[in-house]
Amino acid sequence: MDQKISPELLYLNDVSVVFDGFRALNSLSLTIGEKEMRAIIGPNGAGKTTMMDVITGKTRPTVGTALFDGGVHDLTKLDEATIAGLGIGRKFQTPTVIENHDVETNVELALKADKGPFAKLFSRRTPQVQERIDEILERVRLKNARHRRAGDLSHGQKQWLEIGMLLAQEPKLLLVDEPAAGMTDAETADTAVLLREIAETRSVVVVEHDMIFVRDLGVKVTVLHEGSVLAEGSLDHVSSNERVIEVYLGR
Ligand SMILES: Nc1ncnc2c1ncn2[C@@H]1O[C@H](COP(=O)(O)OP(=O)(O)OP(=O)(O)O)[C@@H](O)[C@H]1O
Repeated sequence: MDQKISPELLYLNDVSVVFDGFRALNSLSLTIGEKEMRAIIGPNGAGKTTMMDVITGKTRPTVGTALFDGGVHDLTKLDEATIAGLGIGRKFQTPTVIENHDVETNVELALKADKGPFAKLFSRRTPQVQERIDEILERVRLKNARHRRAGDLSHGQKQWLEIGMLLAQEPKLLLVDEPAAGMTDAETADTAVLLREIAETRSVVVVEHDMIFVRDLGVKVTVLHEGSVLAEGSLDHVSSNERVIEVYLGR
């Protein structure tokens, strides 16, 4: 398959993941468009992490279809490294920056980790590399912190640095797990703006429990429950759904 057969960037259809008889995902169907940002919410154990694991190749669906880039790539047949190389970046909840390096060196190393055709260009800090580092630091609001040790950044700034390191790989789809967890209110608000800016040029899937943050994102919301989509639409739409209130919001 090398021709686009559908307009969606990500297409999941009837995906189930069964662990020892337990259905972590149960016939999950979901599509994400190009340059779409989607928020995924749902109670603990709803299957959010398992869904991300399927998309990134960490977990194989027991059954179902998972296609990327207009149906060109079958994610169920590829390993994690290949999927990352196709342009799917994942940010886990805990930042994994290199604490003893300064901020710009962290971004530089992420640029060098690129296995693509431009990797050689980044073997030294050429003016082009410096320009790219500057662009990324500007985007993630860390230009003034460029010479600071990453370990000395606030929790929120570390999250932004890690997002910057993912942007170095130019992902088509960015998966972000609970970015607002542990952030101050101001950092949370800034992160919503940052993700909205990022979604102008690529697709973003955000798993989040903080409803104020989800409201700030202002995007379509998918509610997962027991491994399936329970409701989908604007935050106001899903928030008024009785089942959603019962299993999640009304807790
Ligand atoms: N490797 C595994 N083996 C067995 N069960 C698993 C495995 N991974 C996940 N599960 C189970 O699958 C269900 C879905 O888990 P998942 O982590 O995807 O939910 P989640 O929506 O991300 O929850 P949370 O909000 O708590 O992170 C849970 O009941 C979990 O215990």
